[in-house]
Amino acid sequence: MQDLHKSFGDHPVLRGVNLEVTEGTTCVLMGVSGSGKTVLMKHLVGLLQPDRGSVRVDGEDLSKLGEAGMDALRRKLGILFQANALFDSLTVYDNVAFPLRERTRMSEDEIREAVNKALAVVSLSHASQKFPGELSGGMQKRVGFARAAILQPKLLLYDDPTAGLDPLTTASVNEVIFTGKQQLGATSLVITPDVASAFRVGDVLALMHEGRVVEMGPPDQFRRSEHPAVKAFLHTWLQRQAQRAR
Ligand SMILES: Nc1ncnc2c1ncn2[C@@H]1O[C@H](COP(=O)(O)OP(=O)(O)OP(=O)(O)O)[C@@H](O)[C@H]1O
Repeated sequence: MQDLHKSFGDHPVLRGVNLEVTEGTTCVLMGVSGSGKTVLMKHLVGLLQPDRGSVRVDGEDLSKLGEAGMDALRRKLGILFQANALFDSLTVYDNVAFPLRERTRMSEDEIREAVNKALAVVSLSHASQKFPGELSGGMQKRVGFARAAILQPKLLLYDDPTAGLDPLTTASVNEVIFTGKQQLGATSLVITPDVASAFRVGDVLALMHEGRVVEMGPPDQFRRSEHPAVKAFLHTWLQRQAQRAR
């Protein structure tokens, strides 16, 4: 995205965001609560239109796509929002099969093979006949991932995937993001306030501050950043960690 601007009323949220995610890499976008991370994500899926600037996904300028083009583009995206949005009345198997039944003409045999493979990737083969309500939060996230990844998207988007999860479950979600990259070769954009997760999964880390991406680079470069906002963000996080450890 280039020079992206978005205001709500007289409240500017995005004030010239430049962000590029290289194919096959995982970019983690951090920022304090309210810094506009979700607003940015919504531009990528066409839920919001920019006041100024452009958004390109897989080489296509979103503002030039009509409804049909946008629909085709959404098929290239795998999206995991904060809430898993699983269908409670469907089994794990049927949840993961859903996009294949809706969007492809695959036979049930082909679907079975694909779903079983996806569930194996997230170590949930044993839970295929369970309902979401019977699963832990981390397992639900993994089902959400399997469903988002089943159409082999070009770009996987994660909005705060570890929000509200305990450390163990967070670790398992991080593993899933890792798996997504390694097994699918997918390009991923992860939005999170969680610095530990960012360093675990990110090839490139970026920070949103006052409506712009103020730093962007590999983890080592990011850690050594001299930008005051990055220093403050990392410092606050370290302090919180120290308080928790006490
Ligand atoms: N549809 C909307 N109308 C008006 N204001 C909005 C709208 N959507 C978001 N905002 C405002 O934009 C700002 C950024 O919100 P956003 O949800 O992107 O933050 P965030 O960085 O994702 O925060 P968090 O980490 O808490 O999810 C907030 O001040 C929010 O109130």
